[in-house]
Amino acid sequence: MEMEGWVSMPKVELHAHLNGSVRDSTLLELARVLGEKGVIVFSDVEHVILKNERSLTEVFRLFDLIHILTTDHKIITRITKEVIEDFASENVVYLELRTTPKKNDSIGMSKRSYLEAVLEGIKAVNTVDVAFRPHNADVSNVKSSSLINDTCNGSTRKEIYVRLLLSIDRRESTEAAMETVKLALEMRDLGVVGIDLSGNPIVGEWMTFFPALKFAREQGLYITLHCGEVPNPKEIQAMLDFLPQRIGHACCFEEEEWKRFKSLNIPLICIIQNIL
Ligand SMILES: CNc1ncnc2c1ncn2[C@@H]1O[C@H](COP(=O)(O)O)[C@@H](O)[C@H]1O
Repeated sequence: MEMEGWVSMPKVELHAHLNGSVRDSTLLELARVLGEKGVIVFSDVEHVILKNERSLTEVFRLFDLIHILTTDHKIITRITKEVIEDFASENVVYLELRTTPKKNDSIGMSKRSYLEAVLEGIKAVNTVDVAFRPHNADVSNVKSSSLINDTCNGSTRKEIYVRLLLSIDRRESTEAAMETVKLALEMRDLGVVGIDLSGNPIVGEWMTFFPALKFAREQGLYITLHCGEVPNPKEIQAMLDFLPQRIGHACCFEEEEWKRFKSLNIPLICIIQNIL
């Protein structure tokens, strides 16, 4: 099929990390600004942003750089808006956007204010209608009058369904993971549907996150796990035993692990990222 055909085809996107989906042009613009302020050296980071093929180590170094570029609330709002508009322009009709709520005392950012900045970004989308709030949500305590972007509701407008997953980074502690889960529960009526475990797969231990993930599941949140991105039989076993709703990557599964995984009928999302 021609590229045009792929673009026009309606799609669902189930594995988009907010900070992993930022436009290169935005990253370069933000890097230039920080370069001018003397925070970074633009020429040192330009090629890092534009590089095409990356090892897993380079991927996580890039995320550390992106997080420096996208630090404050306003930028989080901007990238959320852009990312949704970009997916909509590629005819994604259902988007599950995941992001790691971040705490940064030096700029007065809490996990909650980070997430509020994301919600602002969703409201700011204007090239497409966003069906964001779950249909059955109790909206009586929703701060804004409507999270559905209804500024231009003509029949020719595209609509994109957006749901949020809050990610736990493998660098986090049990307490920080639990804080994310509690935030997800509080924000349920605003379109948060689940919890993701992600981050550098060679960092952290499954047992650190298990209490928060178990609590999340008990409270009815959906769970998706980055699993088997590196060979780690003990962790893969524990993650499969957990029976998450979805698994991402699974690129280092051994034959026996594949067999078990297939027998459990857990949907697999995003192996392509590792193949490319
Ligand atoms: C390549 N495969 C991957 N494996 C594991 N975690 C990944 C990932 N790609 C992205 N992330 C996770 O998503 C964060 C960026 O988005 P947010 O800041 O949350 O919006 C990364 O820091 C990492 O924790």
